[in-house]
Amino acid sequence: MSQPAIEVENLHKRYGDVVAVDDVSLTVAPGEVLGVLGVNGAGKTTMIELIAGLRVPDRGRVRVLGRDPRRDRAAVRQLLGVQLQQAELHAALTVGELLGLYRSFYPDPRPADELLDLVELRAQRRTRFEKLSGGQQQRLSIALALVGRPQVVILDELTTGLDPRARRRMWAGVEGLRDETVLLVSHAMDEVQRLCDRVVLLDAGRVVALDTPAGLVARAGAANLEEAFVRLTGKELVTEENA
Ligand SMILES: Nc1ncnc2c1ncn2[C@@H]1O[C@H](COP(=O)(O)OP(=O)(O)OP(=O)(O)O)[C@@H](O)[C@H]1O
Repeated sequence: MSQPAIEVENLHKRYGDVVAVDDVSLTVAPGEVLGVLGVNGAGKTTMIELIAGLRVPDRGRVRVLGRDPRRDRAAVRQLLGVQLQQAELHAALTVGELLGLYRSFYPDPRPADELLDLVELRAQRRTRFEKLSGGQQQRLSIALALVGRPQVVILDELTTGLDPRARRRMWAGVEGLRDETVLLVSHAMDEVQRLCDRVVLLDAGRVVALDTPAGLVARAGAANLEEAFVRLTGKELVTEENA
């Protein structure tokens, strides 16, 4: 069997009294797109930050393509692209300057034009980050996650807040990542259904289920993924539509 792209074993993380990630174990195969679903506060962001080496676990083990994201930080940085919900980028730099800066970190970066086309920001090349709309800032953070041709891509709320056209464009972009492994945090069932090979359901930091979208629906005896989510977690998923 080939080496897993991501291995997580018995991962724990607590903030004071709150257990954010509670004994999570999972394996993601190379090329797989794994959806991460859970209500607000379920532990999704904490889990992906632990996988990316941005937080220190209390217990447990993480490997990205066989490497420890904290001990082998430099190596993992070349292999992993991360788009986080709140990207803190240099506000005064333009889109072009930020792309140039990020491209300088990698030996074989994607061409700037290719990235600008993917996220439809060609016209904003000379616009400062602080002047971009929220959706444009988010699209730029996705482009920056892909600059270094990462083998593993983490996308946190890929299309939240984007208009329908931009969402479809992002989906096509993810579908174009054929060899890459993708961890996709989402609240959008249509997105998960379309893009994900398997889905992990998190609730209160624990894995409730991990299966294909069809497998989750069958296991819950549900009509669709949204109903399966509600049945398996006992919670309503808050989406942009019903927030
Ligand atoms: N830095 C922090 N300090 C203290 N508590 C935190 C911190 N970050 C997260 N938490 C708590 O840990 C739990 C898990 O939070 P996390 O952000 O990982 O959930 P999430 O599933 O990503 O939620 P959302 O959908 O709202 O982004 C929550 O109860 C949250 O309040």
